[in-house]
Amino acid sequence: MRSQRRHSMERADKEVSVAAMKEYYKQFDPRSYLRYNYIPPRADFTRTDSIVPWKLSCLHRAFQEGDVHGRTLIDIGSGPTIYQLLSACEHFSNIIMTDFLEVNRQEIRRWLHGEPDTFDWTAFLQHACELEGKGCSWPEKAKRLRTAIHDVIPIDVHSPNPLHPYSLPELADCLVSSFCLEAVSPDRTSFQKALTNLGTLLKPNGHFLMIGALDESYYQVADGVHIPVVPVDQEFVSATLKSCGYEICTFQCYTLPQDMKVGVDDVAGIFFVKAKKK
Ligand SMILES: C[S@@+](CC[C@H](N)C(=O)[O-])C[C@H]1O[C@@H](n2cnc3c(N)ncnc32)[C@H](O)[C@@H]1O
Ligand SMILES: O=[N+]([O-])c1ccc2c(c1)CN[C@@H](CO)C2
Repeated sequence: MRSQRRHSMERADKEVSVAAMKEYYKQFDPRSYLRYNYIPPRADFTRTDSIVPWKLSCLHRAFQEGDVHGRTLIDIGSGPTIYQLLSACEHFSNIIMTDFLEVNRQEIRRWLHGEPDTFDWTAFLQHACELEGKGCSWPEKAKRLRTAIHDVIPIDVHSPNPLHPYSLPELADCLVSSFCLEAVSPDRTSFQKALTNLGTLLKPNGHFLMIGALDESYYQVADGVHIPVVPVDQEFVSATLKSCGYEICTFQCYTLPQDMKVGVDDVAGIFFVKAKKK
């Protein structure tokens, strides 16, 4: 009840439609977004209760189970971040990153090309190496990730053909998506439709690894700029995945400690779900 009331209050002043969401994203600033979410306390590798270490451990475990493998993996709504692929690159040789905004695709390409003045992912790379425990160094991990990422292309999850005009040579064996569907959909119906659209990219028996925000109604995309998020909970995400033809393999939730609420959103928790397309 509380989240619905806040949800209606927070979003009351914003028009919510697919077109409106696309307009809001014109204000997205990659550097600000990284600063809001990917530095301590949210990315503090000395703390076991920090959000990013929790996300990386979920992804590490999902791949360690050994049933997620193949050649092609597509990362949906990559944004300006690469952390979500640190485990995936050990298991997939053809990774395609995607985002709606050229500014984000450009940020990724600059990192791929080792250009100066890009976001420093060293601590994330080091943490992934520690999780894997194979004595890999972070420069080796960075090299492996750069080698596995073969493309950075546009995507619109609200399109029935999300990658148009890019044509996939083969369907993906795995989809990864972090903080995308609930952050780009005006309502729960659009979330479900977008999930259906993404299903056209994935082979039967392929896996979908999704990270998302729980009970969030807005987030900051640039200084002074907040955009609406459709609040979702575990029940809705699970039911929507099942209605779209997935079985749930794992569903884990993280509740934000008070000091992880840094004023850039009203997220209450984070979910990680590993699902398999029937
Ligand atoms: C909250 S960010 C998530 C970024 C990153 N995956 C992460 O884990 O932090 C949401 C991303 O969705 C992208 N986006 C916005 N509209 C989209 C759409 N219609 N289809 C796909 N991605 C979209 C934005 O450009 C942004 O990079
Ligand atoms: O703590 N985090 O690692 C983190 C990273 C990204 C995002 C959030 C939290 C919460 N808001 C979403 C947008 O819906 C984006």
